[in-house]
Amino acid sequence: MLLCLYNPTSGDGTAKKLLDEHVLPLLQSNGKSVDKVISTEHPGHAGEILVDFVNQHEAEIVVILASGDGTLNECITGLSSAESTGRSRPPKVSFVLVPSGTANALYSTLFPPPQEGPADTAYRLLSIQSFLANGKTIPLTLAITTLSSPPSARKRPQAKISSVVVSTSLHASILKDSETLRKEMPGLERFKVAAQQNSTKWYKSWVKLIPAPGAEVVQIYDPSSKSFIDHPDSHSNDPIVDLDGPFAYFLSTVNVDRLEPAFMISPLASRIPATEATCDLVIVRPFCSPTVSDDTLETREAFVPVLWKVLGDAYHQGAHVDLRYNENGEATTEGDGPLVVEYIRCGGWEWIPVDDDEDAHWLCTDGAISKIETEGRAVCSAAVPDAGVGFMNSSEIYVIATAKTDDSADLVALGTDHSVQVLQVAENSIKSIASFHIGSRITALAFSPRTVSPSASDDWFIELTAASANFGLHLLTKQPTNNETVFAFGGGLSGHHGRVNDMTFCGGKGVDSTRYVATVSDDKMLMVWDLYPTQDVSSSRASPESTGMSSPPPRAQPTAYVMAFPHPLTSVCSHPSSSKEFLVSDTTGSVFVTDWRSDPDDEADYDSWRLVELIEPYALAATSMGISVPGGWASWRADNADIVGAVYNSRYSLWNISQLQGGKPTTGNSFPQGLGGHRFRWSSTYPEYFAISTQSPAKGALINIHNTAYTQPTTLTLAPRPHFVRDFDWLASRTPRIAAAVGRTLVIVPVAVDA
Ligand SMILES: Nc1ncnc2c1ncn2[C@@H]1O[C@H](COP(=O)(O)OP(=O)(O)OP(=O)(O)O)[C@@H](O)[C@H]1O
Repeated sequence: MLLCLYNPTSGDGTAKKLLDEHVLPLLQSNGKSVDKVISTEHPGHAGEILVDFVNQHEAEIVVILASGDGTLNECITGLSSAESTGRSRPPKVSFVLVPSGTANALYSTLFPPPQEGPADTAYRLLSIQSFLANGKTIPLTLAITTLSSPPSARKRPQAKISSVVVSTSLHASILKDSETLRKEMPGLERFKVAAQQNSTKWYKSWVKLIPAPGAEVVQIYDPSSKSFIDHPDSHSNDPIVDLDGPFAYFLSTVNVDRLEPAFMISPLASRIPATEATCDLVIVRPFCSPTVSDDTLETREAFVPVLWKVLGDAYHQGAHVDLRYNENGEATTEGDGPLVVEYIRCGGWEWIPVDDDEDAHWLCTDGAISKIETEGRAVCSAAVPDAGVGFMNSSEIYVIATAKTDDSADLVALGTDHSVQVLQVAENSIKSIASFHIGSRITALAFSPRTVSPSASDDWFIELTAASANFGLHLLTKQPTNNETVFAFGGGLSGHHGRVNDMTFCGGKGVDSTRYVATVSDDKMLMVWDLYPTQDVSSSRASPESTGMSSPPPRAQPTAYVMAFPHPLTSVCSHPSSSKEFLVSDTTGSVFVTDWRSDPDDEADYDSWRLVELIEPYALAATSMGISVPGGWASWRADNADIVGAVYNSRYSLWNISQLQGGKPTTGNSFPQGLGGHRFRWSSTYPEYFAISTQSPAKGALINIHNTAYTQPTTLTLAPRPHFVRDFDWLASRTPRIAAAVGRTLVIVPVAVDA
């Protein structure tokens, strides 16, 4: 499908003329029939037009877009925030740009303009020519910026999508002021006037730089070697770089090396192309100058020539990246003094403006200006949408859990070194809706079926349990008008004495499914906790006044039924059809179906409640010879409690309990390359599908998707070596998707299924 979309107000208003006189005739003479030609009629209209068009068509869509970068941004933002219309995957959308705006940053990066003479009509048709010649399309990296309010404001963070630039400091101030000059100066000179007006401003903020998933550390450009090197403050065990202000310039680009045909502010984007989704950051901090040690009007005025030299050199093929200070604090290309420009390549960054510096609160995303609230922050990360949606956390993600009910199908929880984050996953974006500080590494997580997502109700409710490395258990809750509450239980003598490897709420559909939580541990115990030993569950939502991170409502400590097993336990699973049984696996190849209610008083006699024991023969043989086997993870098929799946080593096993035939499973090899399997998860919405991950980094971060009808899995490769999948689960949404933890990144990937 071919859609021709133009903005009659872009640049000098020539988009329609160019289309009518050149583009449409050229397409026609090459046998390309355009399905629709349409003009934007108001700001924001481009996104609406495109989303309508996408919703009406199944086939791949090519958009001939005659506009500037702002209209492209509206298209991408529209697509990113559009509601799914129930299709498993929306059609692919590609853009053929016809540069008709003021700056045309993306077009002039893809097709660098002639240095001599004006850019003529032939130049403006290069992208159309490439389309007609079946030239290659380039996947766009998106910069996703979330603007968060202070926690006390109780507001949801706002997300902005950009395909060119995200900035603060001088560039954001210039864009803000140049908008008011647009009428009297429609051309580029309005940016120069706005720059003069803002030349002595410095911006106070704290900044964090986060590495890209595929690069362990943050990179910085080294003019001596003309290459990127590891940032001296970024180490593989502690890669996040903290930068203090004040900042004079702070600008981050994706996809482009310039913001106007000649203004090459991030030239390394094309000179040293990145191999994955990254931001190129151009930073100028006056305190890096050997002659600046305090912030006064005088030092600010004295610094203006340095700033102009940087911006001026950006117009000379991006020469500013090699500037160094001499001993007089002048920016030169000589000597080996401190760098004037810090040119960073990273996966994302965080900007936390100092409260009393109002100017530091302006943020520009592809020309649109937003204000970061007082005590708020902006977090930007780079992502390629076709590779799934990514959410970059500030620390390693160790475990994840997905919510399983229809009302919570878009929620994912992440467990890190010290906290639990709850995220809401939309089609093309992810936002954080709750954050619980635990203070110890999270080892297991489970959502309560009472959880209701903000997408399902304004009266939403988050409830989940977490286990931490100090063997503590925590009940976590959050409501729209309350702060997060953390209620600790299971500590001391009554709790586990080994790492808690997995947890689940009880199965079934009744009130018990929100009352009991099972935990399994290296200490060989299955414990089933009654969260409300003295209370009626239905009336137990915390009251609005009684909350606070450290002051949970008074409540009785949960009590536990304890069941001892012969070996350390690795996983525990419940089933929607029963609140009486749990599926438990151990490290040696045994998988048990237990009836935990049969004889809770007789803790020592595990035979009385062990209903079925399934044996994985290869694992049992190996472990009886003292060889430890990776994996040991079992899962219950969602639509049939007779079907149990497990992974031990590289093999998966499937048992049908109704036809046990001596207990032998059907087995298959998920990783013939000898990689050890780790997690086994059935999909809850596509019951014949299951997925297995490996923790071996030998072939990168892999998940195999199996269908019970076929023997060959489909492999999803989420990241190259040395990354690996720490944990994953299926989202319970109708669109089949997997949420996986890879390093610091939560990756959401669509899974192709035969519907
Ligand atoms: N019919 C319209 N009337 C008024 N404004 C419009 C109309 N259609 C779109 N717009 C607005 O025009 C803005 C500017 O468009 P665009 O970015 O394409 O041109 P530009 O600003 O001249 O170019 P560049 O972004 O490359 O500098 C868009 O952000 C959009 O909101």
